[in-house]
Amino acid sequence: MSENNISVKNLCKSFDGFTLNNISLQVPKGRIVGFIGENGAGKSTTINLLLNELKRDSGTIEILGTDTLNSSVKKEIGVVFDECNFHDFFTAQNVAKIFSGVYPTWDNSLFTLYMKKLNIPFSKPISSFSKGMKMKLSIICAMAHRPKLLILDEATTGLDPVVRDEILEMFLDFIQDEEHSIFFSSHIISDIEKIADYVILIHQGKIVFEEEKDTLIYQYGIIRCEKKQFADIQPEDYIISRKTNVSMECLVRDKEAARRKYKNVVVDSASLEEIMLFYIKGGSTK
Ligand SMILES: Nc1ncnc2c1ncn2[C@@H]1O[C@H](COP(=O)(O)OP(=O)(O)OP(=O)(O)O)[C@@H](O)[C@H]1O
Repeated sequence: MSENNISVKNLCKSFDGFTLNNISLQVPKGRIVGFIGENGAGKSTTINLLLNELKRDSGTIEILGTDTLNSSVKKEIGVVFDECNFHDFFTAQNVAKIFSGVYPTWDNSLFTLYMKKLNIPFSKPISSFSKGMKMKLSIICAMAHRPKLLILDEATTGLDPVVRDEILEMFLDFIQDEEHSIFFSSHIISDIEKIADYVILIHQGKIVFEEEKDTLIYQYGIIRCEKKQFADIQPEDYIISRKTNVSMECLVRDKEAARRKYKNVVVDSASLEEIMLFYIKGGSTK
């Protein structure tokens, strides 16, 4: 049995002016993988390819142990995009009724529990919902059919920090059995920092890194030094360097090693956002 709920190898897709270039990634069972990158980096394209909403040019995709995403496998996946596609004249109760007919695993008591937890009305038309309420309803519906895998494209966009926190807890509960997984694209880096086990950064259609979040947060660091001190920093000790107005900064993979070796410079911890900006805004990679 595969240890991964998603396994992608050498995935390629070209549009006029954009190429998704040889993407390989894994989403292990029992883990949350955060997918980050700038606007237009290729996150939604990757997700649409995973879900067979787009036809790939080449590469392989295995989801839930199969490379054939037929309708019964699709029913084991909960999907949320950044917009809600329910008809405005439906109520949440109508939506639940439709879903219960489509998904054999639909759990109405779980639906009711989440609806109450996130404070969503059962019998008001969806046209009267705010954007945040519509997103909450989409997430509840994706989870209430008890999928094995959740694929979320910007699903927490538009939600306030309190609600996001509640939803992130629901996501953490979801993977507790070590069989379920979440693949989760977001521009809200703090959400990824809170719940992801692994982080994948995509930039201009290519994967830049796939790394354990704890390694990024606890081991990566930033050397800050004067331009003349930078001459003493050996290129093999940093990943990327960049100039600021007054100084130099170098992203390092092992901040403790950098502190031991370079005693006269400052070596700070690096946030996920800072690491992402280093890679995307660049500088010199030597
Ligand atoms: N169906 C399509 N036809 C042509 N080009 C497309 C199509 N879908 C996406 N693209 C292009 O592919 C590139 C990547 O888009 P994609 O939506 O995957 O980015 P993203 O990382 O999800 O961005 P965002 O964070 O803004 O949602 C963009 O340049 C976009 O214009």
